[in-house]
Amino acid sequence: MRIGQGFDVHALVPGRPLILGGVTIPFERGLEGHSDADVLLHAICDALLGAAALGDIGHHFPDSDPGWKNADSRVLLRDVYRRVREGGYRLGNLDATLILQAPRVAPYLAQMLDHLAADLETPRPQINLKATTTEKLGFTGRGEGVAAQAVCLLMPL
Ligand SMILES: Nc1ccn([C@@H]2O[C@H](COP(=O)(O)O)[C@@H](O)[C@H]2O)c(=O)n1
Ligand SMILES: C[C@@]1(CO)OP(=O)(O)OP(=O)(O)OC[C@H]1O
Repeated sequence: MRIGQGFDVHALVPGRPLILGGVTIPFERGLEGHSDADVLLHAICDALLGAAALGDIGHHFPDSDPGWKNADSRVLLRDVYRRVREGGYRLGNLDATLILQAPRVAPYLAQMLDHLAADLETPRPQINLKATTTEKLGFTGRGEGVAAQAVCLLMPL
């Protein structure tokens, strides 16, 4: 059994869609990044890569590569999980937290879970998603950006 953790942050800017866990959420700003900037999926990618000792997301999908411009992070997540399985592991369980003041994301968590269960070929009860504000404190509390953290366990195939 192997443990991994991931953490990511993206800035909230006008003129971009807000995509979290592969769900487009109505909001006046979205996340800045080279890809679709899905901060939740990026933290999960890093947790999986960390557990498998496969480096990090920037190593596998460099932001200098125009091929990843506006990329759907679900494509990256599926590719990461393929590498994990090729390394001899499957996902045991995953827990992740979205950290943002607004918008309210609770109504979208179930759809995000559906995406994760499909992309990670893992039963939904093995995956948990949470959201928290930071009580208006710090960069997330001021609405300057969104953070996400994730932890997972990998099991040998
Ligand atoms: N952007 C957010 C942040 C939190 N939630 C949900 O609200 C509940 C309480 O969060 P606090 O940080 O204020 O304690 C919790 O159940 C979160 O799922 C949310 O929907 N959107
Ligand atoms: C995903 C990649 C690649 O498009 O770009 P970003 O969307 O900027 O995201 P980041 O969290 O900085 O992760 C690594 C990048 O290489």
